[in-house]
Amino acid sequence: MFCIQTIISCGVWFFRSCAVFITPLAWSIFMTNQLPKVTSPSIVTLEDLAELADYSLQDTLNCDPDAKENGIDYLPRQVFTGHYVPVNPTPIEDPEYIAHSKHFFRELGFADSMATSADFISMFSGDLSQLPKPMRKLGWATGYALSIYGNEYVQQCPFQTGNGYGDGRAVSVLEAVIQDQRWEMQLKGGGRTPYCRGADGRAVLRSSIREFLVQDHMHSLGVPTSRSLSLYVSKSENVKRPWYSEGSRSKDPDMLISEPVAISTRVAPSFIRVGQLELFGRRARKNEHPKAMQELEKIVLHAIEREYADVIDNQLSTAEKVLMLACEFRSRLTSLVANWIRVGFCQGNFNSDNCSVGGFTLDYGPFGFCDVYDPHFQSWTGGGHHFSFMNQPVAAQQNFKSFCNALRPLLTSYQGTLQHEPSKKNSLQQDYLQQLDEIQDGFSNVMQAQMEKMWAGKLGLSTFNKALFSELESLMAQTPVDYTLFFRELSMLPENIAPLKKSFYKDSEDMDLRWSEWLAKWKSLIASDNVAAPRSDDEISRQMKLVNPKYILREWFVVPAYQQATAGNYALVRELQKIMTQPYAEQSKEIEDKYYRLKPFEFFELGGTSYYSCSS
Ligand SMILES: Nc1ncnc2c1ncn2[C@@H]1O[C@H](COP(=O)(O)OP(=O)(O)OP(=O)(O)O)[C@@H](O)[C@H]1O
Ligand SMILES: [Mg+2]
Repeated sequence: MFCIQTIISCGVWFFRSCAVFITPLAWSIFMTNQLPKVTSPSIVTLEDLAELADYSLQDTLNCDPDAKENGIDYLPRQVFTGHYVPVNPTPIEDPEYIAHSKHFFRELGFADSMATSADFISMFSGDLSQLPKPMRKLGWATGYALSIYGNEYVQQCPFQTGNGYGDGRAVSVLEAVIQDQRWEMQLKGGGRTPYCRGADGRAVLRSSIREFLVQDHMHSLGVPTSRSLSLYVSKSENVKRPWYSEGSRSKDPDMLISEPVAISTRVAPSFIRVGQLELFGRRARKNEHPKAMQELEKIVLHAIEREYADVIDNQLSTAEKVLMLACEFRSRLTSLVANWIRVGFCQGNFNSDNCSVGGFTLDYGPFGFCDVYDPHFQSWTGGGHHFSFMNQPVAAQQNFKSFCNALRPLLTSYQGTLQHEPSKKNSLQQDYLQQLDEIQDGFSNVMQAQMEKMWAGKLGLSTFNKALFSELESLMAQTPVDYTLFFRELSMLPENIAPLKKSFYKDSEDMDLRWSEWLAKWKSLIASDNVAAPRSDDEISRQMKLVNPKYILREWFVVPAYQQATAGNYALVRELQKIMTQPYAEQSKEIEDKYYRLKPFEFFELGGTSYYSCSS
């Protein structure tokens, strides 16, 4: 991920544009630490997978008419129409296996052995030339627009039009229907595309390990996310990236380092972003070309089919579908953000192009989990206050505004069945637009309700108590506490504040007094809850531990893992993957001593660990 300083200092001109609460059943899966039981995998070879290939995106959406048929389309150019551009990914040289998601392989019915088989490695390190039929030997990239905190931008596009912005290094390579679920598989770091803006189209090992680990982790935390499939590194291809010298306290990287390139593959029902709908929404609004409205409608209907088919009736009119989509997305997005805050996650660059329409977390570059509770926590120095930890609900609201703006032309141009009765048509249009406005205006109330439900859950209470929470928030910030440790210790229902102090970064008698008072109030609320619906202490504690994870992917755990991996040792990556895919489990004493800890003093204010201005 690049910021403006980096662009200037390094001459690299592209830059970062940068569910609901989980059911008890799902929680019990995380808690019991069991992989879903699949007797024997049904997909053992790439040929097995090939049989499930089903490229409906390419078949139903519009292809860029200027695209090169062979997909060798690596120079930045404007893409004026069409939903996707066929692109032949550029394989990384000498790929080596690092990891695959065992959980996800199980879910898909893939044999673990596939991840190390030669043809699977080739495909997911970017070489599509030998794919068995009916797989296609071309991947595809998509264009998207960018809004930052609700403001439309085209400046990030090299042509200053917005037509040259999109997947600059993400290339989808397969759509398949696997066990009744449709998945799109996308390489990240798969080489240049017409949207690369002159950059190399690569992802380095460091950022690929971060993204690979955190996707698996977020899923195990019960937070909707794109999923990790596989991770391969090149044994011979390196690229240069700005980074921090050892021990650097500088905000910006102070050197260029050479890093191995890698390809991680992520999987989701679709990779449609709010920014993508916006690209077509803006074109339709400005009537940029004759097919602009039709292309907007197609992409929106496609998003519904991919992400909301189970809740939006296909028989409805487009306008009705659009309104339902807005409602459903609002509910997923608010739930997602409440879940982020529940686990201490900050998406430091929550632009519209990093906001998936499916309502799951997407683009793990400038992310971080907070150690110390700080409402302004933000590890990406380019992200600013607006994308900081506790401001994420407002950032989400801004993305929701961009989302509604993208849909609006479909309601304004509503044709329906009333073409011959213009007066009725006009009033229907007004009605639809008003309904969309109401859905948009209702965002903050829905968000607030999700947040209150989430805080009540973290505190083991049936309802949110404003006074208790306000005092807690100021205590957590003033002490300050370690966010994860604090809630996990509280989940043990401590008699007094002594166990909670394990989470304190500083000790002070004044604060102790306030904490003791707070704990007493909290206990009395737990007790009054118990009058209405009696629960044993064990039960309360068990429920709280299902909401408050014990293990979180802190940046200072990840740094040594990618450093060792760069030297060819993947043991720590695999260890972290194992631990962080059971975040609610107690795990062994040895793991607890190593990973259930306050952030050591020496890592504070350390460039590349506590913050980074580049995360690509
Ligand atoms: N090395 C690169 N080469 C080409 N394009 C890049 C590169 N790095 C980032 N980009 C593009 O710059 C834009 C902003 O980057 P950003 O960091 O948000 O995305 P990303 O991490 O690459 O991708 P995603 O959002 O797909 O996870 C994106 O369109 C991305 O594709
Ligand atoms: Mg991005």
